[in-house]
Amino acid sequence: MSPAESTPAAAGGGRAVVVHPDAQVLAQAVAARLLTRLLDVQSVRRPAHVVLTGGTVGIALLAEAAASPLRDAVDWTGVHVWWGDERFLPAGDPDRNETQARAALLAALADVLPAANVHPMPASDAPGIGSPEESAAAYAAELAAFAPAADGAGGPRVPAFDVLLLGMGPDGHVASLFPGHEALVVTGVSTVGVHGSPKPPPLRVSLTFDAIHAARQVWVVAAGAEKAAAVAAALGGAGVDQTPAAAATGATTLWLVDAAASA
Ligand SMILES: O=C(O)[C@H](O)[C@@H](O)[C@H](O)[C@H](O)COP(=O)(O)O
Repeated sequence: MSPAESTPAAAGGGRAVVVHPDAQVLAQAVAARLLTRLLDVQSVRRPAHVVLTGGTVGIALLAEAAASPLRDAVDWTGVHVWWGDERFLPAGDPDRNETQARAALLAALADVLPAANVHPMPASDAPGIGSPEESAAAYAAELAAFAPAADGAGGPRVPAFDVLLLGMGPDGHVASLFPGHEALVVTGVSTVGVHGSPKPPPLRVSLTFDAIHAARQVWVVAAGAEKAAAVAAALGGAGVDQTPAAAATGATTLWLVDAAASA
């Protein structure tokens, strides 16, 4: 696949793949795409809802967004920030996705992004939280509070996410939904507590696939040769149990990868 080659399906729903030359350009391009998406959404509705991911590229793209001149064009008072998954650790732990996202971008937006618009998954030392399940339940309630009025369609109540970012592990996991794990098949709720994650730490909280599927746009971001097999499997129609990223879809799904991951 040549750089920047894409399939056109995403314009009207479906899936598209965009290839960038390397991990740094990928992070810069996704940051620009994210900020542009927020500007586009803000021209037609508010608030905008964005879901962040942890991981190397997920945090690198936030740092690129912080450094972008487009950053100040976004009306951050009209943006809500959520997470797709979290490591179940105390508040402020450097391994929490929240901590890393704050350092990379959110701290730089402190004067313009209202604190009430930032929705981290409850930490392991939060009042009343003693387990990943309790954190997941509290987060589901927070998501429901920002969901559109019930339309009778069923499914978990979550905001209409304008962009839901997902990194992907070499094993094909997205969020904290790992191959062969029982969390993969949890339906009818928006969040799940995860035990025994093969990627440390073992305790995590994750959105479910039902919540991911409710997004207007899902962007799967992956860089590096160690991701190539999982990218190929996911795009080639592998089963969700083997390659969870195969089921990472929204109304529109974009795969944003570097050349090494697309090889
Ligand atoms: O909490 C986490 O670990 C993540 O949210 C996870 O799903 C991550 O996005 C992938 O593992 C990719 O991470 P890398 O880009 O570091 O490989």
